[in-house]
Amino acid sequence: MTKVILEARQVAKKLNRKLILDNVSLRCERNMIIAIQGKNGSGKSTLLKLLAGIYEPTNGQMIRRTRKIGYVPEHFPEKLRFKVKEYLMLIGSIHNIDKQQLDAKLIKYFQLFNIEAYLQTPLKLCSKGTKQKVGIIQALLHDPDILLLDEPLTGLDATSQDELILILEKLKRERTILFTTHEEMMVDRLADQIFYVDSGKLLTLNRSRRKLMQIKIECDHSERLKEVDVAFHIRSVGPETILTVDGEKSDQLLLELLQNNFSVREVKEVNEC
Ligand SMILES: Nc1ncnc2c1ncn2[C@@H]1O[C@H](COP(=O)(O)OP(=O)(O)OP(=O)(O)O)[C@@H](O)[C@H]1O
Repeated sequence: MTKVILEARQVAKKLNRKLILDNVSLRCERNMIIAIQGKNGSGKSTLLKLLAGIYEPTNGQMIRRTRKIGYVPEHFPEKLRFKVKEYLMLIGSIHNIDKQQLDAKLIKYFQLFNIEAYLQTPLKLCSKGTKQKVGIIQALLHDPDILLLDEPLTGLDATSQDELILILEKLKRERTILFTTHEEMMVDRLADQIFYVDSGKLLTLNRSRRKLMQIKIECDHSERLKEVDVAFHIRSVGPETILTVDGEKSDQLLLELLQNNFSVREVKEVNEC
C-alpha cells in the first residue's frame, strides 16, 4: 500500500482569473497529521478544496490515490432543520452504510465526541462546538483514508477548542488528518508536519514534531536515576520503568543507563509520553 494518499505537483489555481495558489507541491502520507498555516486570504481553504477534489487545478497535477476523503468545510451548514441523529443517519444512508454498521459507528462517535445529550436537537439550534463535532462525524462515517478539516477551531471558545483537540488527539492514532488553522496550540499538540501558505506559495516549516524515544528499563531505581545527566519523563508500569526522552538525547541517555548498569528492555520511537 502506497504511503502517499494525496499529492499536489506544481499546482496552480486561479479563481475568477486571479492566481490564488502558485507552484504548490505537497504530499500527504498515511498516518501523518499535517497542519497548514497562513494569514487570512493566503489560500489555505483553496488548497484544501483542491486536495478534497472540490476544485481542480488550473495548472499542475493533483493525484488522489483514494476516493475516500472526508472534508469538513470551515462553515458547516448553519441552518439545517434536521436533528443531529437524523442528519447523521441520512449521511450514513447516502454512503450506503449497512444499518448495523452505521448504528455501531454512531454509538462510537456519539461517545467519543460527547454529544449524546444533543441527538434530538435540531442542528440549527446546536452550539457552534456541537455543529463542528457533527461536521467531523459526518466526514468520518464512510471511514475516509484522509480527513481534511478547514479551520476546525474557528468560533469555538477555549473549552470547546480544548475538547476538540483532545478528540482529534484520540483520532490521530487511527487516521490521516490535514487541517488548516490559525491556532498555534493546535499545531503544537497535533501536527507531525507543518506547512505555511504565503501569498499563494507553500513553504515547509522546519518545525516538524520532534521525535521522542521511549526506553524501558527493568525496575525503578529512582535514586540512581537522579545521577543521569539527561532530562527525561519517567513513569512506572508494573515492574518496569519507562523513560521518555527527546530523540536527540536518546543515545546519550542509553549510554548513561548502560554505564550505570541499568537493564534496558526496549527502545522505541513514540509520539507522546
Ligand atoms: N471563488 C472565488 N473567486 C475569487 N477569489 C476567491 C474565491 N474564493 C476565494 N478567493 C480569494 O482567494 C484568496 C484565498 O482564499 P482562501 O479562502 O483560500 O484563503 P484562506 O487562507 O483560507 O483564508 P482564511 O484564513 O481567511 O480562511 C482570497 O484572496 C480570497 O478572496
